[in-house]
Amino acid sequence: MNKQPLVAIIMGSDSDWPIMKAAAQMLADFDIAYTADVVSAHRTPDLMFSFAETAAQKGYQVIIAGAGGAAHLPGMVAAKTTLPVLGVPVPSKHLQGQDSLLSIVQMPKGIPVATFAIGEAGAANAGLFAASILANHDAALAGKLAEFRTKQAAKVHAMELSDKP
Ligand SMILES: Nc1c(C(=O)O)ncn1[C@@H]1O[C@H](COP(=O)(O)O)[C@@H](O)[C@H]1O
Repeated sequence: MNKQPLVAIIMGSDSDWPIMKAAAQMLADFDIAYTADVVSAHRTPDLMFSFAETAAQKGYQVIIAGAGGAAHLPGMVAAKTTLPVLGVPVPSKHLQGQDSLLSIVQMPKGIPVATFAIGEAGAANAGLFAASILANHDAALAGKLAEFRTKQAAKVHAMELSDKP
């Protein structure tokens, strides 16, 4: 049986997918069902509105929205839903994602978007953060997150620096 997707990943263009895939990978690693689609506030405003308006009734609990440049998508989606929106600034061609970051992070008081780091690490962390939100009501998932941290720490403990002068 297909599981109810709890996380919706959306992005402004298919050109964002190589970055946003890191969020999808993280969710897949934690066995969290998700959807991933292209939705643009600028290019498909009606689709963006209907997506945001129906997201809660479709059973999503978290929305991860990635966009580059004038990255209005996360903020506009947040304006139409009270679900938590995690914004991922996608690196842009001319300004390397500084524009995306500032567009996403500088929301006016009253409509929050949780903003992550520019690029793949930010997308991966958005996936992890979505897992943390869901883990509040899912003990098994909370256990998996704890295990992830333990394994990560073990990798750092095992790091050895070669060629020390
Ligand atoms: N920032 C937005 C929005 C939006 O915010 O609605 N829609 C598309 N885009 C961004 O435009 C960039 C270039 O898109 P193309 O590669 O399709 O030209 C992408 O990073 C996308 O997220």
